[in-house]
Amino acid sequence: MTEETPALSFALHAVDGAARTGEITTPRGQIRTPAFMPVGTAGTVKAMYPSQVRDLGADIVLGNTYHLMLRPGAERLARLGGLHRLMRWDGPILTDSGGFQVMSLSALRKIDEEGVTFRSHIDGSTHRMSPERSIEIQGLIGSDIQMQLDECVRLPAEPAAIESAMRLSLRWAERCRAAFGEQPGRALFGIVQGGDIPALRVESARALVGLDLKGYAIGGLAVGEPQAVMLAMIETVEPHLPAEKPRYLMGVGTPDDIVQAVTRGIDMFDCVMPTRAGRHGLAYTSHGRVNLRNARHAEDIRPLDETSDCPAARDYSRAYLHHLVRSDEILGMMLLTWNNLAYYQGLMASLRAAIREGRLAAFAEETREGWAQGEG
Ligand SMILES: CNc1nc2cc3c(=O)[nH]c(N)nc3c(CCc3ccccc3)c2[nH]1
Repeated sequence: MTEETPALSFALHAVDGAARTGEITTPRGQIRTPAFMPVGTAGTVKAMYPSQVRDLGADIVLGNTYHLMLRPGAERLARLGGLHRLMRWDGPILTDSGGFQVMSLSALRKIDEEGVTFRSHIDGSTHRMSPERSIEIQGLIGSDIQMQLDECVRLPAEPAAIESAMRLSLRWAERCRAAFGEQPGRALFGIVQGGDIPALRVESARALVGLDLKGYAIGGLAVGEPQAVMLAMIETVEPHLPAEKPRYLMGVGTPDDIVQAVTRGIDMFDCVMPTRAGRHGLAYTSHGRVNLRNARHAEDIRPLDETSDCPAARDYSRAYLHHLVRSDEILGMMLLTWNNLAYYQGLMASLRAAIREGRLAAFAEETREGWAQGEG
């Protein structure tokens, strides 16, 4: 990055209640918000070509520090020119810091003031990840938006555990900011913790805003809590986040979660649901989810959505998709992943338009009625 590299910036274009639509400008391109970011855990959005991901409207994809540091390795990735070049994705990439994945994927892990110690779920080798090392790895990957190392507590949890994890995460945020330094074309985001305890959520948000970071994630959610708790925590935190910086709700979510969270002021989302569900034979449609394994589709010659401009939704019958899923054919996973990501990106585009035109409430209402119809 040379000094004339444009800094990363966020511009709001319109608001509708607490909802916003705008654009994050990065040296690698724009991110239209509200944005859904497909998860590309090990350097690939599973079952998709990068060109397809781009064509269906995704401006940014996610990489996983935990997976990439274990395989192919952070230093090797750098020697190969970084993740963008390796996976042929020239748009922005956001990477998680790895703490969440350590806690959910690796065995024998320990958290202390210094960082996390864990064993690889791949070969059992032992690794240490400090805030400084996480930032170093995200830099070696070439990540455009980097997340602080944090401790995410699954809910329900003891208040004492929620409090200590929130305070540890704040100390780690300061260490990540020091390690990140000044990288004009890149951003470091803080992650608000505090579980389902409003006072701790507010304290975490205010402390992170004091660090003057480029954006703020709301973490510690989509970890098993009811949707009502998730929405209550967004409502608790949102007033304490600066309007002029992006808000990222980590790990969220279903289409309904996303509509509800956009309405409450969230700009960025990630979720494995559309890709993972696609690999398991589930299709997202405007009339809800459709399980293509179900025998009722065996002779249904209708496509998933004849109005879609995505070939996977428009050009293949449910009968064929049912056959592919029942036969465990690779094309079944490819087509349903493609359909699902197209559906999610279409939802985001519709949300952005509804906010621009000041009709988000009406859009949310008619969209939820469509899902309720079922028989997608
Ligand atoms: C599914 N629910 C879910 N809740 C999460 C909470 C946190 C959290 O509190 N802290 C961090 N650091 N990450 C979280 C993630 C992972 C999101 C992700 C996955 C892949 C690539 C990039 C980013 C979460 N995912």
